Amino acid sequence: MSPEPVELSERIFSAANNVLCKIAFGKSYEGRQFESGKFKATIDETMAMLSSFWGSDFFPYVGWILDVLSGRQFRLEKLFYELDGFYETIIEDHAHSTRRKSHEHEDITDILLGLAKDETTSVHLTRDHIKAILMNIFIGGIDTSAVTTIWAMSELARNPRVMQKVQAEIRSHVGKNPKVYETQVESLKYLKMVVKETFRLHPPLPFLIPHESIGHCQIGGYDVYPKTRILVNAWAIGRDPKTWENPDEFYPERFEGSEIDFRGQNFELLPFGAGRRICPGLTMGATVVEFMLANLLHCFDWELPKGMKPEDISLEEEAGLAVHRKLPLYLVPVEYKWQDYKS
Ligand code: HEM
Repeated sequence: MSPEPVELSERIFSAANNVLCKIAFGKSYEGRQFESGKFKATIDETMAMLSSFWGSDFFPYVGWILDVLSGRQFRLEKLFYELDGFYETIIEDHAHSTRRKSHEHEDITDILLGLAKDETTSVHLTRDHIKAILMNIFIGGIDTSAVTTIWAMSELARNPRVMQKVQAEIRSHVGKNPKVYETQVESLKYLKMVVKETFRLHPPLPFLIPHESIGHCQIGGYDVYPKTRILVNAWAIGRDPKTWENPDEFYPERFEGSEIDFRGQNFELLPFGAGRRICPGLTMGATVVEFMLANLLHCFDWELPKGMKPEDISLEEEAGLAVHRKLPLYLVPVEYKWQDYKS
C-alpha cells in the first residue's frame, strides 16, 4: 500500500511542543493539562491577542471601552486564567514531585525554583517571575521553532535539488543510524545553510517585537522622538535586492563562504533581532529547528501528493505576530530504508 499524504504543520508543531516542554517543564503537558489540539489553539489565541488592535494602546483614557465592547478584554481574561492554571500546575508538579532530585535531570523549572529558594543570590525570584519566564518559553519558543521548520519543509518540497542535496549530506554523515543525534547536527554545514536561508525568507516574527525609543535620535534623516513605537521589518531586510542577489529565490548556497549569520552581528539577517533585546532563546531555537529538520529529512523521503508539482506548493502567508502558512502543508512520507544505504 502506498503511503498517504500527511498534514505536516500539526505534526511539526506537536514535535516542537514536546521538545521545548521537555527542556523547560520536564515533560509534555499535551493531552494532560490541555487535551490534544487545545494546546495549539491556546498558543494561537495568545499570538492573536498579542498582535490584535487594542483600543487602550491608542486611546489611553477611553480605549478600554472599545476593548470591552469588542469582547477582546473578556477573551484576554479567559486566556490569562487558562495559562495561569497551566503554569500553576507545572510549578506544583515540580515543588511536590517525588521525581529524582539529581541535578543531572534538572529542567528549567527546577533551576528557577532552586534560584527562588536560594537566599545567597542577589536575584529574588517570586512565583510571578517564574510564571513570566515559563510564559516566555512557552509562547516565545514553540510557535517560532515550529513555524520555521514548516517553512523549511515547504521550501524544500518546492526545490527538489536542495532537498536531495541536504538529504545526501545528512545521510552521508549519519549513515545507517536510524535517527540523527543532536551532536551530529553540528557538522551538517549544508543543513545549516538551509536553515539560514529559511530564516532569511521567512523570519517567523517578520516585525520582531515592537520596540519603543527612549531617547531622541535621527535615522536616515528622520527624527525619531522618545516613546515612538518602532517596528523593524526583518522580512523586507531579508529580501532587500540591494543586499541579496535574486532575493526571492531559495538558494542556500548563497551562504557558502559568507560571514553573514543570524546572531545579531549582521544587520542583513535579523530573524532573532539584535542588540540588548535580541532573542535570548536564539541558540535553543536554532538548535531545535536544525534537529527536527535533520530527523525529518534523514528518516523519510518526502514526495508530493499525486498530481502536484513542486511549484504548486503555496507560499502564501497568514498575517499575525508569527507568520504561518496560509494553507496546510501536505506531503507524502516514504520511510527511508537506511539498511540499503550505500556510502
Ligand atoms: C526559531 C526560533 C525563534 C525565533 C525566530 C525567535 C525570534 C525572536 C525575536 C525576533 C524576538 C524579538 C527581538 C527583538 O525585538 O529585538 C524574540 C524575543 C524573545 N524570544 Fe525568541 N525566537 C525563537 C525562539 C525562542 C526560544 C526557544 C525562546 C525561549 C526558550 C525564546 C524566548 C524569547 C524571549 C523571552 C524574548 C523576549 C526578549 C526581550 O524582550 O528582551 N525565543 N525572539
